[in-house]
Amino acid sequence: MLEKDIEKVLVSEEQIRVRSTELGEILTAEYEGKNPLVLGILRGSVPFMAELIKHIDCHMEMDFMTVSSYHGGTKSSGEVKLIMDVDTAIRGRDILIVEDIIDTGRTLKYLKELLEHRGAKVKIVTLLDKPEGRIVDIDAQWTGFTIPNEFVVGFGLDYDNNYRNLPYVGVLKEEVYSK
Ligand SMILES: O=P(O)(O)OC[C@H]1O[C@H](OP(=O)(O)OP(=O)(O)O)[C@H](O)[C@@H]1O
Ligand SMILES: Nc1nc2[nH]cnc2c(=O)[nH]1
Repeated sequence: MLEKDIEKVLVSEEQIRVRSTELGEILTAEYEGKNPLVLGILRGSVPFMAELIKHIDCHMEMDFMTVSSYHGGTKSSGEVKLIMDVDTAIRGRDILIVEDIIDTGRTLKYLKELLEHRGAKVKIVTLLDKPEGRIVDIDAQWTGFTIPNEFVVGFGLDYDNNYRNLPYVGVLKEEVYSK
């Protein structure tokens, strides 16, 4: 049972479902007639992407990129690496980046600049925002939940590549880190 490792739940399954529905309705109005490319950032965004797009009721395409800056632990390495690029032509395209979390902001700043440099119009939706963690200046147009400066897991977010499959967002017990 993964639940025994959880100290507290910060965002419940129900809260995520309700908020994703609201965001989907807002994004439907924003992107109607624009055929956006909805771009999930692997791996953490997968559960949120799957929940969100059910509620985007207009034509859209989807693609994925993989970038990584956290290697196994709870601290950003400070260096963002592009591991897998998009497969789609993006010049002139409306792109909606779907992220699980903005923390230092380094991942999204890197991605936004890269895609804009290639001629895309980029907006961002994130499930979680941790404003106290910010090191570089970047914000999402749409945020699910603003959370305090704690390391969180679940609903796509990992510790050492584990806990991504929890259906909610929570904080691990201290003892898990010393295992
Ligand atoms: O704002 P930042 O400090 O840059 O942190 C946010 C990024 O960190 C996590 O990715 P990670 O590099 O751990 O890859 P993952 O999605 O495969 O877990 C998360 O999914 C975001 O992409
Ligand atoms: N799992 C996880 N990944 C992150 N990447 C940036 N912040 C976090 C966080 O709080 N939890």
